[in-house]
Amino acid sequence: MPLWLSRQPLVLASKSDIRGKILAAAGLRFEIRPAHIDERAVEAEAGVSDAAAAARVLARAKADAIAATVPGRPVLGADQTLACGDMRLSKPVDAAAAAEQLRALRGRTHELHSALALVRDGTLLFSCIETARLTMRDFSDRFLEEYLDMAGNAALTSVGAYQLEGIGIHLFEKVEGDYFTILGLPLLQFLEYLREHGFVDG
Ligand SMILES: Nc1nc2c(ncn2[C@@H]2O[C@H](COP(=O)(O)OP(=O)(O)OP(=O)(O)O)[C@@H](O)[C@H]2O)c(=O)[nH]1
Repeated sequence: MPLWLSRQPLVLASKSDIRGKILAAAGLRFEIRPAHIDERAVEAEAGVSDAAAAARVLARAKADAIAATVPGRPVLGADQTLACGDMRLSKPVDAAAAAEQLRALRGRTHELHSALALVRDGTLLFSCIETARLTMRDFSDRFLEEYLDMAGNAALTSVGAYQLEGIGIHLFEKVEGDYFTILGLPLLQFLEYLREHGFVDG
């Protein structure tokens, strides 16, 4: 089982439950220190326009914020954005917003952009961004109401108001892209970096 071989475990700068579960399931030891940044302010300062660039900038900003507090430690930041045509969506604030978002996405294809940044002492060690394309069924209002009743608050923790690995799968007719990218952490690319740099057994 590949283990995090360095003296000190990785720091994950994320409050995302699923990101922690993904790293733990892969046998990586890590410590969680969520980054509390003003995402809109970071985007404005960086002057990013598209969703993919925003994910990359935000992942780096989260990693930088925590790396500054743990000298010498590698810190992983992550961010995921959702785009559908000209529309950019974020995590819904309540059930009504989740319903509105899903009505806007049904019958259409949207993109999830998942970015990672690994930073130590202000130096970017690794970054990647991966995109997945998901096509939602044109489900009925009745189905949507039942889905949100079953999903409950979990729908508010994801940028698309769904967990693909859960009942969210019922929303889709087609999914193109890497499973871990959809969940918010492009694991295969990260593991390749860890192997190439001796952090885990190759
Ligand atoms: N479980 C699950 N989570 C998903 C899925 N799609 C998106 N997400 C989550 O949606 C969230 C996207 O918001 P982000 O701003 O990237 O991350 P966050 O949850 O706010 O956490 P931070 O990294 O602390 O910013 C992440 O937690 C993703 O893991 C999915 O299909 N399943």
